[in-house]
Amino acid sequence: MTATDGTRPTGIFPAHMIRELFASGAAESARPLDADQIQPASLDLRLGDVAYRVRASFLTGPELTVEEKLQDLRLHTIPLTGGAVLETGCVYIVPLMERLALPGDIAAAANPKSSTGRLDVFTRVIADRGRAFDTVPAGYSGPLYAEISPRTFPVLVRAGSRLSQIRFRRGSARITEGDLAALHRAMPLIDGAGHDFSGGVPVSIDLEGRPHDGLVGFRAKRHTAVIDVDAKNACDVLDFWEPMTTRGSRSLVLDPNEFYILVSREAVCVPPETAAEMVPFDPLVGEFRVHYAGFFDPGFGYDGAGGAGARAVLEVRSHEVPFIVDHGQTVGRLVYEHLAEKPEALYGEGGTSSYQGQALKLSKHFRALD
Ligand SMILES: Nc1ccn([C@H]2C[C@H](O)[C@@H](COP(=O)(O)OP(=O)(O)OP(=O)(O)O)O2)c(=O)n1
Repeated sequence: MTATDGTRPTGIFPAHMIRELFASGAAESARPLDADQIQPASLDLRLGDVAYRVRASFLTGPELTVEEKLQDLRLHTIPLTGGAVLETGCVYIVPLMERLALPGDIAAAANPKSSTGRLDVFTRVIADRGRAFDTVPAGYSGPLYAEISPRTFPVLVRAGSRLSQIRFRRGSARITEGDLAALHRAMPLIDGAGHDFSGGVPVSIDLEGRPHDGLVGFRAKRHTAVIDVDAKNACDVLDFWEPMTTRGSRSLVLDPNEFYILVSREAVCVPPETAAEMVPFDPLVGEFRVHYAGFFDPGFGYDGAGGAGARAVLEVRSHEVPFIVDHGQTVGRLVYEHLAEKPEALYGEGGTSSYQGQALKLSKHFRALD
């Protein structure tokens, strides 16, 4: 939280600073915010009134706006006010309700919400004149769009559905390797000993399974019914997923292009004045990777917020070839950043979170299996 100019602290914005962005006009929305839209250190973004089916994914590059690109690429316009199904294998662009007019020292980064990643709905945020997905440069002024491509299940969405989230950051917020080790000594960030914290906190796969039934994860079924992204506890697990056990082998063969939900071997913790993001372990290991990873809220897995023992959910895919993963194989790293100010609330406080203290857990759309 060192201030760059003596007054404005660097770091990720907690909820009250995100509210200040709206109060000052640095963020605005076409509709009043939903009561729970501002999370402990991120803002959920809402789909607007239409979706455009496009031929292919794109970035605008430095010269063009998304609207200008859409003139060429738009195939069909789909109203979302009454709800619409987004089909697998298609790419859609949806203008979001929120837009930004950021000061020159505040940048933003987006990610799919955990629930979106767990459904294998590939979602990225794009901004005008953008050179990278999910990246909003400091000082950006303009609209935001979601690019959405359901990979496994068709999904029912509507205006106001929340598939993406965005974090705001002033300056550099990354906690360095040395500081991470010190933080870990004060409050363990992960189970176990002897971790190498270069590049973040390593997270590995659990293939031992649950003690009572050996369940290690789920493989997505194909050609399923539609999932309503706004309906919690509405779907039956077995209609959409095949439960998997390793029957004592502690390894698993990932079939190419299938989608798996697995869980971390370690419990993880995000201390109250930090936020984390899981990134693929090594982008050069192209055969398999955690596919969405995502943001971890302040307080996730923290005992003081009811999270002790929380595991990370791993959305895993193998590309090109079948690939064997072993129990304890590292698949991701948690990169920690400090918050700009002390947060008012932590993930899981108030009891409305879907994943605090979780073990192996599908998205909130599915009824518990046992
Ligand atoms: N690969 C991931 C990504 C995230 N999380 C955890 C850490 C997050 O703090 C928590 C909630 O993430 P989101 O806010 O993205 O999830 P949702 O908004 O979908 O859920 P909620 O309804 O709880 O806000 O899920 C996880 O276990 N595994």
